[in-house]
Amino acid sequence: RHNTYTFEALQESAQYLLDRVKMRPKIGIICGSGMEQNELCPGSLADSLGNKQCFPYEEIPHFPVSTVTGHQGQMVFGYLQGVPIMCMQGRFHYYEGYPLWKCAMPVRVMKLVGVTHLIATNAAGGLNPTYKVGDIMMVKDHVNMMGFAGNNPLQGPNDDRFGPRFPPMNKAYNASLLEIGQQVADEMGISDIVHKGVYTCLGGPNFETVAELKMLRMIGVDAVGMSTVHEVITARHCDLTVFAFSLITNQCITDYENHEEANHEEVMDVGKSRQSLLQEYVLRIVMRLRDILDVE
Ligand SMILES: Nc1nc2ncn(CCNC(CO)CO)c2c(=O)[nH]1
Repeated sequence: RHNTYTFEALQESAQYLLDRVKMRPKIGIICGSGMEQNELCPGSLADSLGNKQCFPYEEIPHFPVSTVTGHQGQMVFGYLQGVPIMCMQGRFHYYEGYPLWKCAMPVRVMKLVGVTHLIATNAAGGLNPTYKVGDIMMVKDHVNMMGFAGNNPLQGPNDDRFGPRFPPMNKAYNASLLEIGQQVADEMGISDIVHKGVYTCLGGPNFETVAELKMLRMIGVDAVGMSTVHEVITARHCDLTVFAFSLITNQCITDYENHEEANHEEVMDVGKSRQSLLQEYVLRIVMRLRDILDVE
């Protein structure tokens, strides 16, 4: 079944929030594993927001509910260094059984709330051999692997009020924001662990086989995850400016001799260990954006 969330339905979701939130966010943030509240990560980016207002997803009309351990499901409104933000604490994944358009619907709600810029974060496996666990990869482009088979959040009737029937994706990741991401890495003295690369999203829930990872490497993928691509496609469709980065939480196993296995626990542990660095990184990027957005 394709998207059944009409523009009007999503307006109801947005209106529910607009009626209850005093401020109007300009930046939307999607917190991936390790960036949001959970039993392993006591603090979280969303927690550091000033005078917060939290809305559990089940309270918001038409919102799905997150079912992954460690992905708390709530929308948090607040201020980061004076910049009005709305932050998805926990996201929806295809492997939970939600179609891609449902996973990505919060992006459309952000658009209807008035957001103009999206920062999407995720945890990913490092395919590029120069990446180490704990590194950050700014996404410069993606391979929409699931889209190759036509599994796309935009399939089905197009509503022009969101965007065009055939949206371009060649400039999905904003060049100026990538430049800001690099400058922030330099000023934080972490440019040795910050990279720019190509991300791809697989459906999951299983991690990849060696053969699959070898193939992905051959086509130029640097990091692999189970999110973000469909959210970015949806964001670009409705003309949000996008910046995305991955926290590399394990090195993908691309030879048959290596018997290590990827696991969710290590993903969460690495996320926890990099929590404060990632928060600092996002905070500084948001501060740079504040000047561009001339936020009052
Ligand atoms: N090799 C590999 N390493 C990874 N580390 C995080 N993720 C993103 C998927 N995260 C899932 C499971 O941790 C939870 O959403 C992946 C992945 O998809 N593949």
